[in-house]
Amino acid sequence: MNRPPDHVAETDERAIDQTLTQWVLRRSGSALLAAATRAASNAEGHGHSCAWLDDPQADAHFDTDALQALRQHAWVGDGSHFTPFVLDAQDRFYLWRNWQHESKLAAAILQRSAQRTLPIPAATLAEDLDALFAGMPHGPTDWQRAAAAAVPGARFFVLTGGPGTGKTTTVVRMLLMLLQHAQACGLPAQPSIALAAPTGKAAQRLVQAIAKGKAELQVALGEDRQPAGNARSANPLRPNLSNLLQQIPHADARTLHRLLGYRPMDNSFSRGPRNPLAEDIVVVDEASMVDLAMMRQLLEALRPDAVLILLGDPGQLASVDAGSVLADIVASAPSNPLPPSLAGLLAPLLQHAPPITTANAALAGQVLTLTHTWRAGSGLQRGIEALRDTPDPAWLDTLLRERADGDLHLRHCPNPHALRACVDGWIERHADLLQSLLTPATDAGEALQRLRQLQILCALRDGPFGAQGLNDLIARRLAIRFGIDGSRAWYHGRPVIITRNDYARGLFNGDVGIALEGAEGLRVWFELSDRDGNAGLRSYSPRALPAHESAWAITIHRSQGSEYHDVAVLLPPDPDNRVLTRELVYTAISRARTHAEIWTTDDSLRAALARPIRRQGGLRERLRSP
Ligand SMILES: Nc1ncnc2c1ncn2[C@@H]1O[C@H](COP(=O)(O)OP(=O)(O)OP(=O)(O)O)[C@@H](O)[C@H]1O
Repeated sequence: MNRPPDHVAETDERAIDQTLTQWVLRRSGSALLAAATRAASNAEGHGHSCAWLDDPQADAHFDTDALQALRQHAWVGDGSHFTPFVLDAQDRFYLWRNWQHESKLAAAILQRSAQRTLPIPAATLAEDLDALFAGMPHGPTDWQRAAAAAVPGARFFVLTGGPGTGKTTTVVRMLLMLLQHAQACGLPAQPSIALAAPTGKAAQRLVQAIAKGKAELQVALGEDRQPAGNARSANPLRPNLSNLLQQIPHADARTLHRLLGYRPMDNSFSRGPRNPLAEDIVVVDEASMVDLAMMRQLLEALRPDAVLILLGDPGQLASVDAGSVLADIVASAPSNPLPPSLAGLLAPLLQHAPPITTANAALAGQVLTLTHTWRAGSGLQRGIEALRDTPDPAWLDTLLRERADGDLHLRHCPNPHALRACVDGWIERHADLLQSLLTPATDAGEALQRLRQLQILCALRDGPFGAQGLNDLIARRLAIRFGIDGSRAWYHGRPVIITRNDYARGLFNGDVGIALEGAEGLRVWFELSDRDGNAGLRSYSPRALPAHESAWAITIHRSQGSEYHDVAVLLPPDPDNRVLTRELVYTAISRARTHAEIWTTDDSLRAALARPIRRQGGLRERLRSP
């Protein structure tokens, strides 16, 4: 029987899904192919790179006969040559472009991973690590040391871990290792380094973190240069490492779009295989936000001898567009066990002998996860760690009963009435800070800094429980509490977030500014980096802004790559809302440094934490079985 399935879900369908389906039906005359097209296009809209047609739980389930008929259609191929659609051996059905992105990306990663060598002898590594981790305890730093020692000789390296596990601290040391042993690693004597991130905000945070990491290491290396009567402890490498540290850039991190020379006019990139990036080492932070197409572009824009280091937290939300690249890469490699040769090299350098994998895993030893958290005293840490994987049911029961775990708090929010009470409570708890923002004569730099202390994050964009509805509610409640004129769109202290890139004005999606009354009337102030990475303040007339929204509350998706002291997270009260996932809650809570609260119902929280994101695609298998 090769009838098309008659229960393809019609919900959440985009106009493009319908147009493409109709077009395929008209041109091919095959209702079966049209149904598969609809499934693949709809799947892409939900972030999947393909539709798994054989999935009994999928909206569109194709039986064996239907799959057989589909496989024989002239428009469907196995990926070895161009066909509009690809049906692979596991019954994953791809639009050609997504097939290309996935298979080319997998091939590029595997090719880079296969080039790995171990060029530095153990004794030299031991000396290096002594200098780079001087004064730091063994044990908790084992995986940081392992990463620094394992990166020389790799062309592709992924360092992951939750917030505060020391990814930036470690990457500075990894870069120093590459600089120190550049030629042995097949790099030029003075390799050039590019820092990049998927969004401007994340790029800004990366440069700040690298600058801080460099300064801390500089002090540590400098201390031993004058060992104050204890010359025996001096490590002769330190002056050299200290000099090399200057070669690590800390002022200029670019967005991936800028790094790759994005051309908005024709939605293409100037950097690619024919015009590769000049840099020898490329570091990309917040890699969980990078989608399949962009990651392929990046891999193909690297010279074969360049080194790519990806940093990120695969527990966070996947990219907005199709793919869950970082999570797939991490899932394709055994979690921290090393291949025997690397394990043997590193064992004498670590307190605990590293676990060994004998599986023929292509990426083993090139994907490392940091597990020790360094944010001492953070009352949020237990909650963040609990939420990163499927939480222990006992932990969740206790949280729901006690309504708090350290600095993570729950507030019951089943309806708009309760939401208003949550907002009023939030305003009271932060009244001093809000008052200072809403009072004229605030310094722009200071106001922007204060604004970053607080952020409300919403799972939804629209409706009373979405960011837009909440912004309106907050403006009304602030008007009552602080006497501002809530009927006007613009008022002193209104925070706004840009929602569309404006290359001409230098304002980008996600930039947050604040409206302040001054001598020139009301202007909206932003902290922006120039092309050299120098941060400065710039103001715009409200009329000159590209598309924007109020930013008391923003969506969790928009908050990725940012960090705030205090975060309140609003989840919809309906547990069946499909937006609720564990990654969403984890991403929101891990934006907070000191305090977080969740406004929702117990059922919604339980539902979210029981629902991990599962994106359909074949990347992790392709990486596992080259
Ligand atoms: N080995 C270490 N010894 C002492 N402190 C450390 C060590 N590693 C990291 N830290 C400290 O822990 C804090 C977090 O480190 P870092 O910023 O490198 O983590 P991260 O994983 O990049 O965090 P995030 O993802 O939240 O940006 C910093 O203050 C850093 O100085």
